[in-house]
Amino acid sequence: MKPIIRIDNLRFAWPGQAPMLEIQQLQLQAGEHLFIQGPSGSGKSTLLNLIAGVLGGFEGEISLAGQSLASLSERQRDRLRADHIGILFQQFNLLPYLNLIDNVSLPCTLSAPRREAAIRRSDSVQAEAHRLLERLQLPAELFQRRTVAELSIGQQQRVAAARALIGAPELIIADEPTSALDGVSRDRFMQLLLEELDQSNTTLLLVSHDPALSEYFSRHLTLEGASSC
Ligand SMILES: Nc1ncnc2c1ncn2[C@@H]1O[C@H](COP(=O)(O)OP(=O)(O)OP(=O)(O)O)[C@@H](O)[C@H]1O
Repeated sequence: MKPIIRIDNLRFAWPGQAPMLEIQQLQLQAGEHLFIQGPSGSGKSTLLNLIAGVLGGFEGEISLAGQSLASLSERQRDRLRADHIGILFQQFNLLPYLNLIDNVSLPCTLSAPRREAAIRRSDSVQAEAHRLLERLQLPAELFQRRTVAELSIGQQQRVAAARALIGAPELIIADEPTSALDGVSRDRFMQLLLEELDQSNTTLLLVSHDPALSEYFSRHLTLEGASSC
């Protein structure tokens, strides 16, 4: 089976600096979940940005869904990201003036495969956005009436998770997705996220400083500046 992510002899340095990220080999199959930890500045966000195809200029090989990132144009990398990756970052990047359903539906306006997957699952993109928001335990009365700017941080974070999940991308990349939550909310969120990922056999890469999250993961990668795996 083709891995969702394959990394070989990856080496990355910021211009004029010593290499700060080195990974000899890393492969993740469909449905595998990897927890990435390491001290501040060890390169966790840099690694996510390299895998997402947002950052280039690396040595070695990174393949996503069987396609080598280095062989693609910027436009092709944007397309690959839109079709295959759900992104869940600390800052959420929600559009404050849109309601919850429209925010969650956004990836389906950028990607035909994700739109089709959402429709296969729930008959329409809006219905799938509705299902995911309910699954993540947001009260239905919020969906159409509120803009996301009117939600609590914990609620915004769950909207961002539903947006990452819609259209069943093969890979979710999450950078400190639970940093705004207390322990109970964090555990509940992780359980719901993993249940939803398991249903679509989605691969998860999650970066966090919170060691309590590591128990949810079968695979772990610790970065220490110049790292190997
Ligand atoms: N645009 C940039 N130009 C030059 N150096 C950068 C740039 N972005 C990040 N760095 C450096 O790369 C290193 C790794 O940064 P990165 O954000 O990947 O670390 P991190 O492990 O995610 O840290 P944190 O846990 O604090 O978020 C740091 O030394 C940082 O200063």
